[in-house]
Amino acid sequence: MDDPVLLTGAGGRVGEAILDGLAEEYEWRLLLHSPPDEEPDHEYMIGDVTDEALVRAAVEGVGAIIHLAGDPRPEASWDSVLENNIDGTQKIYEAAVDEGVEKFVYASSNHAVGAFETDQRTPEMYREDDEFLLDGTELPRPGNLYGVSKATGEVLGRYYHDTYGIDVCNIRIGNLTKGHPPIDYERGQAMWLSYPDCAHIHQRALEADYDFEIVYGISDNDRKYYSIKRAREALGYDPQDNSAHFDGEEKVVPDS
Ligand SMILES: NC(=O)C1=CN([C@@H]2O[C@H](COP(=O)(O)OP(=O)(O)OC[C@H]3O[C@@H](n4cnc5c(N)ncnc54)[C@H](O)[C@@H]3O)[C@@H](O)[C@H]2O)C=CC1
Ligand SMILES: O=C1O[C@H](COP(=O)(O)O)[C@@H](O)[C@H](O)[C@H]1O
Repeated sequence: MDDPVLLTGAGGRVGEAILDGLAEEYEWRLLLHSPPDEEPDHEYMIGDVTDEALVRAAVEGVGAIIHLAGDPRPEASWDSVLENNIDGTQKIYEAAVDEGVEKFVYASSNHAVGAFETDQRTPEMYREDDEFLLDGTELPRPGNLYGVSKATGEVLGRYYHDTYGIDVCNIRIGNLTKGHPPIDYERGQAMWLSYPDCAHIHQRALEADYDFEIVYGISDNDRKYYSIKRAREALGYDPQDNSAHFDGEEKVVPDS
C-alpha cells in the first residue's frame, strides 16, 4: 500500500495495537476523537466520524481505511451505537467510495455473533475439546445492541462493495488484551487476540487481494469457537500467539 492509510479510532486500544506493530510500515493518517496528550508521530486530524466535512477531509488522498472508531461497549445504548457506530460507519463508507479508496478494513466484533453462545452450549464451547466452531459464513446473531451495530457495519460493507466495488474486510475481533490472555475468563481466553497478532491481521487485510470477507480476528488459541481458517486462506494470516501458552500473566511455553 503506497498511498496513506487512514486509521479511525486511532487513540483506542485496537489503534494502539496496530500502531505498536505497524508504525513504520505505512504512511498513516490518524483520526482522533479528542486532542492527544502527546504529539503523535504521524499526521493526524481530530474530530467525529459523524461530521461529514471532517470525514471527507480525513479520507482525501488515502488508499485504504482501517475503521475502528465507535462505541466499543457491549452495553452501549441504542442512541450511542446508532450515532457513533452505524451513522459514523456509513459516513466513512460514503466518503471512501466517492474518493475511490481501494480497501476498507472494518472492526467488527465477536458480539455480532454473541447469541450463538446459548445456555446449552456454554461453558463447554469455550473449551479445547469442544467442536463447536463458527467460520464467518453464519448469519449474524447479536446478543446486544452493540452487536447489532457491528453486524450492521458488516452489511454496510456488503452494500458498498456490491454497489461500488470497494474491497471490504470485516474482522470480527475477539478479546484484545495486552501482554497476556484474560485471566480467569474462559470465554476471553478462547477468543484472545494478542497485540502482535492484531497488528499482523490488520497488515494482512491491507496487503491481501480479496473482494468481500468476514473473518475472525483471534490468536491461534487451543481453545477456540471461531475458526481462523478463512483469515489464513483469504488474508494469509499466520498468528503467533496462543492463550494456552500462558499461565496467568506468565508465558510458560516458549516461542518455537
Ligand atoms: N478491544 C476489543 O477487544 C474489540 C474491539 N472491537 C472494535 O474495535 C474498535 C476499537 O475498539 P477499542 O480500541 O477497543 O475501543 P476504544 O474505546 O479504546 O477506542 C475507540 C476509539 O474510537 C473513538 N471514537 C468513538 N466514537 C467516535 C466518533 N463518533 N468519532 C470519532 N472517534 C470516535 C474513541 O474516542 C476511541 O479513541 C471498535 O469499533 C470496537 O467495536 C471489536 C471487538 C473487540
Ligand atoms: O467487541 C468487543 O469485544 C471485546 C470482548 O468482549 P467481552 O464480552 O469479552 O468483553 C470487548 O472487551 C470490547 O470492549 C468490545 O468492543
